Parts: sequence; C-alpha cells; structure tokens
Amino acid sequence: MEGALTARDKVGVQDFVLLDAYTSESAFVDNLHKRFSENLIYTYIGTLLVSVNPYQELGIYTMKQMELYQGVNFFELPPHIYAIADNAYRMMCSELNNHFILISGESGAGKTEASKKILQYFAVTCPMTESLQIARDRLLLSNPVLEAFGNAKTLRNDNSSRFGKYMDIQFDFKGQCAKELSINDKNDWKTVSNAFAVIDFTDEDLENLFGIIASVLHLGNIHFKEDNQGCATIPDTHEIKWIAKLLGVLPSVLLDALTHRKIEAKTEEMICPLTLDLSIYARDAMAKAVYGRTFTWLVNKINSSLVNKDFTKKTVIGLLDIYGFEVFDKNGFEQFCINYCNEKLQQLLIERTLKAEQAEYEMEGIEWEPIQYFNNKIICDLVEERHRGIISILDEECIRPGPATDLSFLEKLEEKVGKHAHFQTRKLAGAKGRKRMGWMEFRLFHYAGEVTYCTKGFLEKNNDLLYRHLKEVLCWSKNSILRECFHVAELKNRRRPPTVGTQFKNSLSSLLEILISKEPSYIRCIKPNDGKEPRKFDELLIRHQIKYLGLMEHLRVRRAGFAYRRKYEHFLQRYKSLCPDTWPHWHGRPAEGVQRLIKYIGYKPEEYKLGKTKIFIRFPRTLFATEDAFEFSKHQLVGRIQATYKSCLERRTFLTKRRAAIKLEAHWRGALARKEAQRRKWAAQIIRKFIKGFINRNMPLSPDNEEFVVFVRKNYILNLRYHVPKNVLDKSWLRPPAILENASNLLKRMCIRNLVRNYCCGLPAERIAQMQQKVVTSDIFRGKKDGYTESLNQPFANSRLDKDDINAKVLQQLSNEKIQYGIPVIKYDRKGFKARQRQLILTQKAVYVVELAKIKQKIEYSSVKGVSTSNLSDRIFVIHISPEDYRQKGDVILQCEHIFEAVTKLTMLVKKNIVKVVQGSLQFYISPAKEGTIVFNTGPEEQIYKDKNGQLIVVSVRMKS
Ligand SMILES: Nc1ncnc2c1ncn2[C@@H]1O[C@H](COP(=O)(O)OP(=O)(O)OP(=O)(O)O)[C@@H](O)[C@H]1O
Repeated sequence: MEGALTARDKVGVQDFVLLDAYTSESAFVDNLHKRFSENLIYTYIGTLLVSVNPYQELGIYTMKQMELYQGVNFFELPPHIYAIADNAYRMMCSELNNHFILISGESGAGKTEASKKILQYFAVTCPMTESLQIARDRLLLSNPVLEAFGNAKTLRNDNSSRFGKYMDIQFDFKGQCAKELSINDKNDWKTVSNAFAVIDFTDEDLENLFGIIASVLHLGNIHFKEDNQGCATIPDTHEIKWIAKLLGVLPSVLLDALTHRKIEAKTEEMICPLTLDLSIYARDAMAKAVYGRTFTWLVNKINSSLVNKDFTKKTVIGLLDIYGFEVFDKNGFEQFCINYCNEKLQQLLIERTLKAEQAEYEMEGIEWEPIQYFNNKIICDLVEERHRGIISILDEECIRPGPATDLSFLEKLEEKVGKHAHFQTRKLAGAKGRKRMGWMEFRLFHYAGEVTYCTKGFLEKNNDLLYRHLKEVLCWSKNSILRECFHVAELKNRRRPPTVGTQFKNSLSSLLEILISKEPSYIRCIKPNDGKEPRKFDELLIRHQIKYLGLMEHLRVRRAGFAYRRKYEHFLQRYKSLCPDTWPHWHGRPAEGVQRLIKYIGYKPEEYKLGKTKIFIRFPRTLFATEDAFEFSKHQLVGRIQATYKSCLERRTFLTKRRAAIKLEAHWRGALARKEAQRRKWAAQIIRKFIKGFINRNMPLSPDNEEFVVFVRKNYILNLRYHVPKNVLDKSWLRPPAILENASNLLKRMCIRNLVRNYCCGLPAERIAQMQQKVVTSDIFRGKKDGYTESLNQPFANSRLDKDDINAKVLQQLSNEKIQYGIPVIKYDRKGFKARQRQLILTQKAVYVVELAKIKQKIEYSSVKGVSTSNLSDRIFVIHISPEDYRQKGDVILQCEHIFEAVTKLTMLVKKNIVKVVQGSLQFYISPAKEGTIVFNTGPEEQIYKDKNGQLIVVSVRMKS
C-alpha cells in the first residue's frame, strides 16, 4: 500500500480504510470505479480483498507477478489475490496454525477464477516433492471432471458452478503443498477423458457413469398421460426400455415404479397408482436423486484418489468458494438457503474481524474502544433455532400428517415468528409494505438488506422425497455406481431421511465448525455488469452487491478505531527522511525513532496511539499529510541517492579497473621476470661455455673450446678490419690471441707487402733512384754514424754535379780532373804543414779540385784500400791509398758538407762497400812511408787542427740523441 499511496489521487485509495468518508457508499463506489477504470480490480478493506470481475485478461497472473508477491510484506505491494494467498501461507508457516480463504460473491462474480488463481499460486510457489506433484496434477485434472458434472450454463454465468466448494490444501510443517479437492474449468471432452484416466477411473466405472448420465437425459424424455381414472400412464415405453437397460433394472419394474407408489401401513404394503402430477414429481425426484448421488459418488471417488496417506501433522489452508447473497425478483427456497448460509458466514466474519481488532489492541496495549455493529445472530436464530426457527417450522410442515401446503407453512410462520422484528408477511406488514408483497411471500430483514421469499415450492423442495418404490428399483440396479449410491440398508431404515433444509443446516454447521478453528482471509467478488462486458461499470448493480456483501458494514467495523497501523520498523523505514534525527539511519529502538519522527512532523495526540510494536493512526488525512511531505522530500532524496549511487558505481568501476590493472601488471611482471630469468640462465650458460672455452683455448679443437675459438677468431678478424696499418711507415698491428699468432703474422706480412707494393707502384722513377741511394746509405751508415737519421729526409741532389745524370757525370768528372766538386778538401802536401792554413781556407769556403777520377781509377786498380769515416757528426772521410803504390802521395782526407751523399755515390760508383766507420781515431798515410793519426772528438764547436803531437784533431758537436 505504501508503494502506491502516492498515486492515490489518480487511482483512488488501495485500502478503503483510508477513505475519509468511510461511511459513504458513494465514496466507496467512486473509489472502486476509479480503480476499475484503470484496470485495478483489487482493493483492500484491511486484510479483506474486494475483487471486481474484469471480464478480460489483464496479464496480472504471470509467473513474474507470482515471484513479485512471494514473501513480500502484505502492504508493500498493490492489492492482489496473490498477496492474500501469500499472506495466508506465511502466517500459517510462522504460526503453525490452519487458515481458510473465503471467496464469496454472486454468480459470475469470479469466485471460481479467484480460487483457481490461488491454487495456481500455491502450486507454483510452494516447494513440493515428486509424489506431491502427482497429487497436484490429479487435483488440477479433477477440475474439468467436476466442472463437467457440476457446472451449467446459466443466464448469469456461462460456466456456473452449481455446487459450493470447500477444499483443504494441506501443508506439512515445512510448508510443502499436499492436496485439495475440486476446482472447475473448461468443458472440454478430451480434457475430461484424460482426467478420468489419471484419477483412477476404470472402464467399467466410466461405462456405468455415462450410463447413469444418459439415463437421466432419457428420464427427461418420459411423458405421462392421464387415464380415465385420473391415473398416470406412460404411452410410449421406448424411453423406459433405454433407461432400464442403462441402469440395469427390469423395464416393467421401472415403469411400475414411475406410475405407482408403495404405501406401508404397519405390516401391510399397498400399491397405489400415481396421479399425473405425482408421476411427474416422481420422475424428477428420481432424476435429481440419481444425478445428485452420482455427483456425490464422483466427488468421493476423486477425494479418495487424492487422499494423502501421510498422517503426520499438517497445517491446512482451506479454500471456500461459495455463492454470495442472492436477491432476485423472485426468491425461492434456494435463495433462502443461500442467504441463510451467507448470514452465518457474515456472523463469522464480523465476529472474527472484531475479535482480531480487539486482540490486536490488547496485544499492543491500546485501550479498546467498543465498536457499534449490527449483530446478525438474531436473524440466524430466526432461521435455524430448534423448534422455533423457520427451518424447523418448515420441517414440521413437511412431516406432519394431513394436507400441508406452502400456504399452510406461511401461516405457521406468521403464527410462530410473526412477531420477530426481522420477519414480515403481507398480512403482518403495514399498509405501505403490503403493496409490495404477494400472498405467498414472507420477508426477512437480513444484515444485508430485506429479501422477499415466495413460499411456493418450499415444501416440495425441502422434502425432496424419492418414493420408496423408486428407491427399491435403484437399490437392485446392476449398475455398480448406483448400487453404491443406493444402499439396501436404506430401505430397512423406516425413519424419514432429514429434509433438505435440515441437511443444509447441518452441513453448514459442520462447515462453520471447520472454519471457526482456522484463521480467516476474505475475498469478496463483485460482478460489474450483467452483460459479461469488460470495462463496463454498472453502478446500480455494484451498489446492490456492495450492500449484500456487507462491505460497508465491514469497513465501518474495520475503521471504527484506527485507519492505519504499521510496525514501527516499517513506518520508520518509510518516513525516516522527514526528520533529521532519524535520517539516514536511526540507531536506537524503532519505537523511539517513530516517537522522535512524529514529534518532529507535529502529530497531535488525538491523531495517533503508540502500541507495543505498532503505531496506530486514527485519520487517513494524517497519513496522507505525512505521505505528501514524504513525496516532497523524495525529490531531494533522489538527488542525494543518485549522487551516492553514481559514486558507488564509479568507485566499483574504478576498483574493478584497478584490480584488472594489478592483475595485468602482475602477469606482465611475471612474464618479464621469467624472460629475464631465462636470459640470465642463457647468459650464465654462455659465460660458462666461454670460460670453459677460454680455459681450453690452447687445446686441440674440441666441443669444449670450439665455439670460443671460433668466436675469438671471428672477433679478432672483425676487429682487425679497423686496425690495419694505413701506410708503410705505420708499424702498429693488433695484438693477436696466442692461437692466432701465426695467422696474424702471415696477415701482417701480407698487409705490409701489400702496402709496400701499393706504395712502390705509386712512386716516380726519380724517387725510386733516390730510394735506392738511400738504401745504400742505410747499409753503410745506419746505426753507425751520428747525423744519419737526420740525413734521411734530405734528398740527394743530382744538381750538385749535373742536373741530368749524376752517375754518368761523375764518371766523366772522374776522367776530367778539372771539374769542381763542391767538397772542401784539405790537401796534404808532403810536409804536411799546411793543414792549419788550409783549415782557415776551409772556413772561407774555398773550393778545391778533387781528383776523383783518379780515386776511382785507383779503386779499380786496387790502389785504394777503402774509405773511412768517424762515427761522429763530423764531415770528414778518408780515402785510403795502398802504400805499395809508390806513385801515390798518401791517403786523401776529405771534408764534405754532404758526406752521406758523397760516400754513397762513391760506393755506388765502385759497386761495393768499401766504407769503414771508425770510433775514436784512425790511422792514415801522410805519404807512403809516413803514417798519421786523426783523432775524432766532440766539443762545443766544430774544429780541425793539428795538435802538438802532430795528430789531426777533428772536433764535432755532439748531436742530441
Ligand atoms: N480475474 C479474472 N480475470 C479475467 N476474467 C475473469 C476473472 N474472474 C472471472 N472472470 C470471467 O468471469 C467468468 C465468470 O467467473 P467465475 O466462473 O469464476 O464466476 P463464479 O463467481 O465462480 O460464478 P458461479 O458462482 O456461477 O460459479 C469467468 O469465466 C471469466 O471469463
């Protein structure tokens, strides 16, 4: 209810107790109409459900709906038949007691549909075992059978149940669904045949059953005629033969029984013919008895097939689908019985409702305020009181000897209950009332209003006597079903069977006994129009039903105290947002929270009462004001809730992403670590191999060193590319590993040879000649004489003799003694005095002629022994002349600026090395017979002089090494 309090203006209130004008029938009808127009067919009066037949499928009985209502607080969802069923089930489970749901309303109001919906709800939502499922299937299949035999098309309902139904649905202590009895549905032959097979009907049963049904139909075809004596006869016995065959009796006996009556007087029996009327009565009584008892047999048979053989303690929910109060233009014995039944049920309802209200007040510790209500016990007594009630008077009229008629019965009523406030006849009514009543009628003032009954047929219907004669025929029938329905023992019983009225009263009292021991729930069905049309709301018809269903009275009783009551927890949960102290959470006891809340929103003391577990609100307007305030605060709440929800969502998404990222990271790191570990392992293997290879590098090639050696070779060769010498003078070379020593040397040689070759190929002829000269110079002087190294980069110049061809010129010059050679010469005369003077001349750079040709000649003639020079940097060389050669004047001492060039060319001239490099001093011949000494020294400046010992001293400057 809370869920839709908000929508109350549009769809009316969901609970009539919330109607402000709760005593106004118009307000009631208005509310019902409003809801019906919106296809809302259910409305509560407290826990009673008012249901208006929609005459159309509304899609409100789906599995989804069943799930929705399962286990939900009764008032939390809009009114629904499932809420009633679920509430009964929950209460039964929690309190372990029995319940019943009473469904009432007039024909076509939707009672059977309602009971079907409840059964379906239990069948779907209650847990069940395999064996219980079989019972459930049988139960559901028994519906079409009962409908086929117990329903009929009437003006009011196409498929009207012609019997009241009470069924017990058993549940064990856990709430597993066990069994019930009857329910009716489509009139479909196939379904019925299938159902028979499932509910243990044998072929013989079926043959007998259909034989009986056919015989009843044939009975209707029997026509009587009156003979001359006024006795009934059957001119056409054709039908009799069929009936006799179908029922397994003798045709003559049947014919006799339909037209005669056996009268017993003490010990004698007399057969009297029947009048036409009595024969017709006998025929109809037989048809009714046969059909009625067969239907009872059928119900018993179905019951026994559904019987639960488990006798452990069970709780039940009874389902009573019973006709409602009936008020027609003409009301007969049937309406009298039906309305009596409803009067009794109303009594139960009012008592139970009041009792429940009172119990709740007591339990909650709230002072009970007596409620004024109409106690209909007085009417029930009028009908059922022994000896004084209408049923007793009727029975008396039926059994009393003498001519009893419906009129005599009415007179008896006037005589015995004429003074009763709720009874009236034409005779007893005042002038006003008399007009509206017939002579044969009496009027009862029921709780639901006045109903006028016509006594015509009361006696006959109450008697419903099957003549003994006919009973005998049926007892001896060969049809086994009939034999079960009509016992021979019945014939022996001379006592009159109870009348229909008494039977009805008795079965009603047993029903009430059953109901009294159970907790009630009520469903009141309303038929919106007589045309079975959807969406048509016939206000008059509905007002009529509201009245006869006692809804206004029920509402008045229910609303006499408080319009609304809820457990503190629920009330607080719904409205806590209206008070800052209770929002968003109240941590104390709910009752205190509610107190704080209602104080804050300003409830006046007369508007409410606080019970032990519930708050009771007296007026709907108080509740609606609270609801309006809640509605207003909702918008603010929505914003906050949305923000919180969004942040929750965001956070959840963030956390999910973070978890995913952490997982990814972990996996990725794991993968990286595994890769790194593999790489290290691989590296360690390589290093190990490398070390092993290194250790064994000098061993013969084997798997232990093979890779290492190859690697070293390759590496050395690759490195060598960048370190090969660039020119012939570059002596650098990459140091090879030991294993490559030989190869390296070979390579080096190849490389140098290649460089030299390239170098040589690139030299001009002049330079080659120079080089050859330098090579000779090297042979003579390298490492022997100071200044050699410095002389290396001074090229020899041909121009010093002749520009073009030095060798040829030297040779010429040698033959031509007059050519000057740019060599200062110290010429010794025989005496050898002039040396000092000559030295002076030398310093003046005088040029002397050297007789080189002669030297060459002398060399060739072996008169020259050799050439000497010192190891110092002086520029002196001596040509030694053989002393044996008498023609000579001694050795030639020469000083020459280009000593290396001159000596080299001289050597090349004679084509052999005749040069000797001496250290310290050398001996020479001044003349063939006289020797002299040249001493070579170093000093700060160059000097040549003769010392006092006659030795020639040559001082040269020491060259820095
Ligand atoms: N809740 C409902 N939804 C749709 N149609 C319904 C509903 N209730 C009843 N009806 C329609 O109304 C018809 C009559 O209903 P139902 O047979 O249940 O009435 P009843 O009160 O049991 O009548 P009777 O007392 O004559 O057996 C149904 O056949 C169905 O067409």
